[in-house]
Amino acid sequence: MVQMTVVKIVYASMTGNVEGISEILEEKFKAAGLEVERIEADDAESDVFADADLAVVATYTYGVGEVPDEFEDFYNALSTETLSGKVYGVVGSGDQEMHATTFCRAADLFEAAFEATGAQQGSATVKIDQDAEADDVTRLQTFVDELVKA
Ligand SMILES: Cc1cc2nc3c(=O)[nH]c(=O)nc-3n(C[C@H](O)[C@H](O)[C@H](O)COP(=O)(O)O)c2cc1C
Repeated sequence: MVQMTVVKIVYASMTGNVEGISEILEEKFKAAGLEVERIEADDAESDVFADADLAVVATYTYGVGEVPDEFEDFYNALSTETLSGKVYGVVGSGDQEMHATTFCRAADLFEAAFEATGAQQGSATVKIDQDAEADDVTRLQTFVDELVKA
């Protein structure tokens, strides 16, 4: 049997925007022929990406440019994991108008944590204002295509 590429998407969503984004990602990865597992931050062990080929985090930003509470333990542990040989990508949702100076900062923090793991960035971090609109869906498609090719 041919081994399928496995992507794991770990996400946190308080009001549904990131949940919707994570569903779009799942659909697009499946359409590309990958096996997809979507896991809420609360349920994700720190070594969740150990048996994945592609590691994706989707997060909103809380407080003043902070990682959501439910992602805090996972975020703190992530940079101590060894993920060399794997490909990662990050998608953030934030509020560009209300939080211009800290827009999607949690996504930047996750990108830095992934860099510390030795994983390779497969596509630039995608930052979305609130929920995904048509142009964002196009950007998410590019994100998925690049990760799959990386
Ligand atoms: C208390 C609070 C603080 C926030 N702080 C930020 C922030 O610093 N930067 C940002 O880009 N968005 C910030 N946001 C906006 C959320 O990240 C944004 O609405 C996001 O789309 C929520 O995603 P969700 O619907 O998946 O929970 C904040 C929202 C709340 C309620």
